[in-house]
Amino acid sequence: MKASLFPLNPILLVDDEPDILRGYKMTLGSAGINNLVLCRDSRDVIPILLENKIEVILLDLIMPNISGYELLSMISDDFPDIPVIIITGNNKVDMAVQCMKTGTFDYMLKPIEKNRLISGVKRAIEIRGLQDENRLLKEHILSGELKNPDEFSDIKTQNRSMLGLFQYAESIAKSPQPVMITGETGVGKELMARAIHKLSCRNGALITINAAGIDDNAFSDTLFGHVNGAFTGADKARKGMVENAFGGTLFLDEIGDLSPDSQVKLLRLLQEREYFPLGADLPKIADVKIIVATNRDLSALQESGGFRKDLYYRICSHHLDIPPLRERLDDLPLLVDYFVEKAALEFDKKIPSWPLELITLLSNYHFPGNVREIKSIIYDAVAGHKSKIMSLERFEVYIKKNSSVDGIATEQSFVKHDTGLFGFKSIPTLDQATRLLFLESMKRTGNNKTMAARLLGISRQRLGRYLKNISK
Ligand SMILES: Nc1ncnc2c1ncn2[C@@H]1O[C@H](COP(=O)(O)OP(=O)(O)OP(=O)(O)O)[C@@H](O)[C@H]1O
Repeated sequence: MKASLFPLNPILLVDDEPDILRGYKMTLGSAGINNLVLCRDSRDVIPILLENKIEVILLDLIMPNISGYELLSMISDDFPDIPVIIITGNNKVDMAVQCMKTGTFDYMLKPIEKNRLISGVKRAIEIRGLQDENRLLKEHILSGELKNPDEFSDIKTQNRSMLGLFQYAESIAKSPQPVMITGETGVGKELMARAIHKLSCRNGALITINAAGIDDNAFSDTLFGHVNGAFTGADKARKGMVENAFGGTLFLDEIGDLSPDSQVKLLRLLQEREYFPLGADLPKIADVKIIVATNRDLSALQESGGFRKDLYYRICSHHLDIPPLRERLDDLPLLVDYFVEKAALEFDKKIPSWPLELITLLSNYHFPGNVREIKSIIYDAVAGHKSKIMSLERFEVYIKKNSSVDGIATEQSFVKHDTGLFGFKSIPTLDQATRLLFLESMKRTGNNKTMAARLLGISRQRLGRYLKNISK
């Protein structure tokens, strides 16, 4: 399997001694950091920087021709975004202080311990990634445009918050940091994960694992695989999903349900970027982008001890919270059109039209199952309909049934509007409340008496009589 390059832009290693350069290459390569440009002649450094986008520079201080110190000030003037790690045999404190003043990211003394080199470079890559994202975010917010709208074509929306999330997704898609997607069930978290995977331009596959109901053994085996003979019955080696997603993306759904032991394993994978298949003596490199999703409140869960704090902070740096459908009702017409057409095609029927009142009716429902729910209601209605125009009846029956328990409306079955009904300090009288209910239903239906009566569950005649009375 061919390893993809990490990081996306190369790290420039500058030292006049070829053996030292080879040593850095091997050490960094063992940690999966394999996108490297080696430079022995300090005079080549500036031309390389002018021609390539360099992620991080490892710079020897004492070199013939141009010294590392001279280069350092040129780099900080002309390429201030590139973190520079100075590596030197010179342990004079004043030199270290001078370098730090010129903006050096880190200062390491030769001989460098392997883990110190790896962790310093990883930290520099992380910081560089965050700087780039910040810049991209600013550019995006200023331009207000999507660069790759096609990658979001499966997510039908015209809602401003959703379009804002698309922009955010574009700016963080190539980041090496994990991405967390939250939102109620059925809001489109998996669709968003797919879009981010496409935007990340990684060559490998997108592999999805649902963490709900998986115990720790199954989690380890699914993720990391095992070697032949790792446990009784393991008569064949099995590749884990991390390996199957090599060079691509691992999407861990329902992350809030992970057992405490599995949380530790995931944290280690994220920190070390390597893992041990069950029964293996040698680690494997994990070249995967990680996206996690949950419909649970992870922030509350970590406060109550149900989710590790360190893991939470590791995964929450890029966070997309997808709003529920009831908070983006402006998407209803688009979604209705989309699913009616899709369902008609699948059922091999003519695409029916739908009455405008349908949107009013749906706007007053709370959609606990979000887009998945509207999709299934519409599929059901299209499957059952016979005339040219879809009837409202099926929708009404469904909404009535699902807005109440034993016929009594539940509190969350009301779509909350800003000017909320019942948002009074003191309780109104029954007469006042009835009057407000009638007026509110007229307001929400754009003065459509038939629809208002439907919402109130009474006949049109009764509504007409009442409105006449209150206008007297
Ligand atoms: N904006 C949208 N446009 C079109 N289809 C959508 C949209 N959002 C969701 N869907 C559809 O709704 C269904 C649920 O979407 P998805 O699986 O992405 O939701 P989810 O948030 O991951 O749900 P869960 O938390 O239950 O796993 C899918 O069939 C998906 O195609």
